[in-house]
Amino acid sequence: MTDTITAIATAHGVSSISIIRVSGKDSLAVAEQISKKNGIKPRYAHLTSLYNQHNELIDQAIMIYFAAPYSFTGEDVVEFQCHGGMIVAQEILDTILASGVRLAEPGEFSKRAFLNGKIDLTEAEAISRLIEAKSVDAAKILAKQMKGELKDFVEESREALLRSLAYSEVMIDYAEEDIPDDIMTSILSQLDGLTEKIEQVVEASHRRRGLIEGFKVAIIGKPNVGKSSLLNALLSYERAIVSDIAGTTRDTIEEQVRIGSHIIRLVDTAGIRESDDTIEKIGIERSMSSVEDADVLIALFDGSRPFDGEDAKILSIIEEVEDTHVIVAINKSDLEKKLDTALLERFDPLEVSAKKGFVKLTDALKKLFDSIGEGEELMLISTRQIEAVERAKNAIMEAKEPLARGELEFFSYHLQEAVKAISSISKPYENEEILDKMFGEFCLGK
Ligand SMILES: Nc1nc2c(c(=O)[nH]1)N(C=O)[C@@H](CNc1ccc(C(=O)N[C@@H](CCC(=O)O)C(=O)O)cc1)CN2
Ligand SMILES: Nc1nc2c(ncn2[C@@H]2O[C@H](COP(=O)(O)OP(=O)(O)OP(=O)(O)O)[C@@H](O)[C@H]2O)c(=O)[nH]1
Ligand SMILES: [Mg+2]
Repeated sequence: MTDTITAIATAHGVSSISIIRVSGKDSLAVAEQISKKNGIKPRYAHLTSLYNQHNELIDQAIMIYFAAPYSFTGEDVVEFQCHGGMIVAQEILDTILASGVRLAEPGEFSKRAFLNGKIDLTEAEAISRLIEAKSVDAAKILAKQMKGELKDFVEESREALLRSLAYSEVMIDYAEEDIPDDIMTSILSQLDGLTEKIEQVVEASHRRRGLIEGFKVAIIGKPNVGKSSLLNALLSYERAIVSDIAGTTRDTIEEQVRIGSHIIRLVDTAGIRESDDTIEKIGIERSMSSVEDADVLIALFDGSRPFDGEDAKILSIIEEVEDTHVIVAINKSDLEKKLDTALLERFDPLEVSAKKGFVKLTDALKKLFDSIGEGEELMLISTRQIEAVERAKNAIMEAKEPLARGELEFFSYHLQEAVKAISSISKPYENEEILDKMFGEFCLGK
């Protein structure tokens, strides 16, 4: 039915071992051809020589054959674990391609695993995100999802919806009677319970989004407070130009840096002030959009200069942000203090020096990330998933109005929309299941 695909599964570059995967009905034939072996046993690590299409020896490698359906994709799969580097894996791949197998598209192995029912969409998404995980906490969350945590949530939510739907479908058939109070109460409490759970999951997912995507941390402040010096210090190299001229940084600079067990995106911004300079103005606009995008703002003040109108502007920015964590740091603690910090006290300012030491700041960041990473809450890891549960929640809200009026057909319609939305998170909607539920939970012959 489908063609056979292949790809190098490991990173391209120097490594000790590389893996080439083949999936599809011709996999075994490919394995026999390139290893010149017959009777290849499934799920057995064969140490074997591999040959190219001109019969030349390429490598000595480990070859594993997974016979369908017991493989990652559910199809016949062969893996070659060969010596690493840039050449050997590519030559094995070229040999496989020469035998008529096609290069896989990105994600195609996982797509086949999904189509063959080996994994659902939530597991597939978790696999693809795990590769890009930016923290140990993220890897833990994704590992749980690979084992079906979100799939189970979808399954439970769907069951709850189908149960309510089943009540309603039965009542439609007995339209002349009023909906008994106990059934009404039971439907409402199931729907309210589910809505509440969805709201919690969405809230936790927004709050903890940085764990999956990597936190974006922007350093803001008026010119010359030492933002670029701090970026350089956190990166441990002179990435940004530093000078005592106010307005040195014109454009935002973004770099990745590891803080504790998190890899964050750190952004240095142009000093915010009133300016007539066209380019500086564009830079300041970019600083302002960094304020919007950031998960964490480090608002930097210069401890060696008195508090002024430009500092007040920064203060008003951090007072206005919502859903953004703010850390206030007072830089240049190695110099004599001239800054009146009264207005900053409620942010618990940290005294740091980009030149002499800023452990307090890295500690505060670590503490912040760790606290966001804490907890075992279920999380949605993609916009697709968040949109789907929100669609489900809206459909449930809409279903409650006709229910209150006893309009069960409309109630059922909206509830079916909710089922479709929630099911789409892990797999396409299957209609027969409603019927199974109905017959399963009710004795219709009464
Ligand atoms: N060498 C190698 N390592 C790998 C993978 C791989 O494909 N190859 N994986 C790829 O992502 C991950 C492991 N995931 C896998 C998931 C299922 C099966 C598999 O063969 N499943 C069969 C048999 C199940 C069993 O024996 O319990 C099945 O589901 O029927 C293999 C790998 C990480 N490590
Ligand atoms: N003594 C002392 N000087 C510092 C410290 N941090 C930065 N400076 C100095 O302050 C001046 C401005 O530093 P920058 O890092 O360029 O400041 P900035 O906030 O990026 O400035 P703009 O890019 O113009 O907005 C430079 O002369 C730095 O050497 C510090 O902790 N102590
Ligand atoms: Mg700068």
